[in-house]
Amino acid sequence: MRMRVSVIGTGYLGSVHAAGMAELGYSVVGIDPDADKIAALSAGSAPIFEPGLDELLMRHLRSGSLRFSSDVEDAAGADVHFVCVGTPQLSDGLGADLTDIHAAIDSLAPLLDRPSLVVGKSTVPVGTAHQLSDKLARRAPAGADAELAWNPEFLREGRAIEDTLRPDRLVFGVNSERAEKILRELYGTAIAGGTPVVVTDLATSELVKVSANAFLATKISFINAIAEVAEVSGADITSLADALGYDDRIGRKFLNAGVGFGGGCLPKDLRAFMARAGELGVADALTLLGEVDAINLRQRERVVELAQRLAGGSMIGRRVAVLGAAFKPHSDDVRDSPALTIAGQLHLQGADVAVFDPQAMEKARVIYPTLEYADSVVDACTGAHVVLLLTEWPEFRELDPAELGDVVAARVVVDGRNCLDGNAWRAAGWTYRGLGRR
Ligand SMILES: NC(=O)C1=CN([C@@H]2O[C@H](COP(=O)(O)OP(=O)(O)OC[C@H]3O[C@@H](n4cnc5c(N)ncnc54)[C@H](O)[C@@H]3O)[C@@H](O)[C@H]2O)C=CC1
Ligand SMILES: O=C(O)[C@H]1O[C@H](OP(=O)(O)OP(=O)(O)OC[C@H]2O[C@@H](n3ccc(=O)[nH]c3=O)[C@H](O)[C@@H]2O)[C@H](O)[C@@H](O)[C@@H]1O
Repeated sequence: MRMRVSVIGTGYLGSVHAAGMAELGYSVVGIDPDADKIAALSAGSAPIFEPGLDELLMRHLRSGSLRFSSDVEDAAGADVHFVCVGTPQLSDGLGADLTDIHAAIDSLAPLLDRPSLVVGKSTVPVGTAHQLSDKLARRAPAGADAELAWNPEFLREGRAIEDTLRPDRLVFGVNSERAEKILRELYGTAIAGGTPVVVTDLATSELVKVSANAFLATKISFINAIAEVAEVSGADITSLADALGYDDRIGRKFLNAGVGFGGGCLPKDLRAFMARAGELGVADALTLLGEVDAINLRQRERVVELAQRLAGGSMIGRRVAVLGAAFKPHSDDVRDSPALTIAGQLHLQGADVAVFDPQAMEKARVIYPTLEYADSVVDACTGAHVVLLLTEWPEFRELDPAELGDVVAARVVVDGRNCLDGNAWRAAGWTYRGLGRR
C-alpha cells in the first residue's frame, strides 16, 4: 500500500513539501489552521509564488493523491507526519519562537494510536527535538511506537521544487533503525539518484541546519565586508569574487556582494543560533555571527546613505524608484527584505518612494502600506531622482538605460545587487553606483 503522509504547516516550506511528497507517489494531506491558505491550496492556487508549484498542486489534487485541510484530525492514520510549521524570531528577543511547533506536536500526539513517525523539518534550536520527542512519548496513545525523527530542510525559495525532489543531501536525525528505514524508503527516489545521506542523532541534525545557514550568511557578509574596502580602493568586487571563486576550496557561490541577505530564514536563524549558544553557556563561541549580522544590516544603511548623497543631501521632495521588494528574485517573500527596509527608511526621511516588483507587490503592501506601489518599472521610475535596483529580477537586469533615461528626473542608479553593466549605463549618461564596484 502507498505510504500515507501528512504535512503539518503549509507555508513556504510545507506547501512545496506536500506537493513534492505527492509527486514521489505518496498519499498526502496538508494541514494548516489558516483557512484561507487551505482554500487556496485546495483550489490549486498556492498563496505563495514559487515557480512550478501551482502546476504540481493541480496535477496531484486532480489525481486524488493530495488534499488539504484545516482540521488536524485529518492527519490521523498517516504513517509519517512531517512538521513544517514556522519558527520565527521572538518579538522581544533574538531566540526562536517555538510556540507553533509545540502546538503542532500537542495537537498531533493524541491522534497517534498506531506505529507512526513524526519527522521535524522546521529549523529549530539544538535540543528542541529531544524535548519534542519526550513530549510525544508521553502523550501519544501509541507510546514508544510513535517516534520522532529530524530531517532538516535545505531548499531555497525560487528553486524549492527542484531542491525538494533532488536535494544536495539528506540528513536524518534518528533515535532508531526503524526511523532510518522509514526515511530511506520515503526518500528512495532521491537516494537511488545519488543523493548522499547523513544518518545521525537528533542534536547533530538540528545543528547541521543552523550551521549551514550560518555559513552561507558568513560567506555573504565576508564578501560585503571586502566590498566596502574595494569601494574605497578603486577595486572591483565582482572581478575579485570571480577570482576567489576559481579556488575550489572557496567556490564562487554566495559571493555576490550587494544589499545583503534577507528572507524568512538566514537572518532569524543566525540570531536564534547565537541566542541558543548563549543559553548553552557558549555565547563567546559564536561572536563571529554577531559581526555577520551587523555587516549585513550595514549594507542596507550604506544604500540609504548613498541614496541621500546622490539625491543632494536631503530626501525631502525627492522621488526614489525602488526596483524589487522580494528578498530575492523568483520569490514573493518579503520577510526581512533588504529592498523594503531601504524603501521604508527613505520614505521615513521624506522621500517619495515608488516600489515595483514583478511578484511581491501584494505581500509588500501588507507590511509597508504607506509606500507607493507602481504598475511597472517605467511607472516607478517616472520623475525619479534616484533609481535603486534592490532585487535582481531577470527583467531588471535587462533594462535599457537609454529608454529609462527618458522618464527619470535624473539619471542616477544604485545597483544594489551588482547585476547591471555599469559601463553601458554610464555610456547612456547615467551616474552608476554599484556596491564595491568601479
Ligand atoms: N521558507 C523556506 O524556504 C524554508 C523554511 N525552513 C524552515 O521551515 C519552517 C517553516 O518556514 P516557512 O514555511 O517559511 O514558514 P511559513 O510562515 O510560510 O509557514 C508556516 C505555516 O505553519 C502554519 N502553522 C502554524 N501553527 C500551526 C500548527 N499548530 N499546526 C499546523 N500548521 C501551523 C502557519 O499557518 C503557516 O502556514 C521554519 O522553521 C523555517 O525556518 C527551512 C528550510 C527552507
Ligand atoms: O533555511 C532556509 O529557509 C533556507 O535559507 C536559504 O535559502 P533562501 O532564504 O531561500 O535564499 P538564498 O538563496 O539562500 O538567499 C538568501 C539571501 O541571501 C542573498 N544573497 C545570496 C547569495 C549571494 O551571493 N548574495 C546575497 O546577498 C539573497 O539575495 C537573499 O536575500 C538557504 O540557501 C537554504 O539552503 C535554506 O534552506
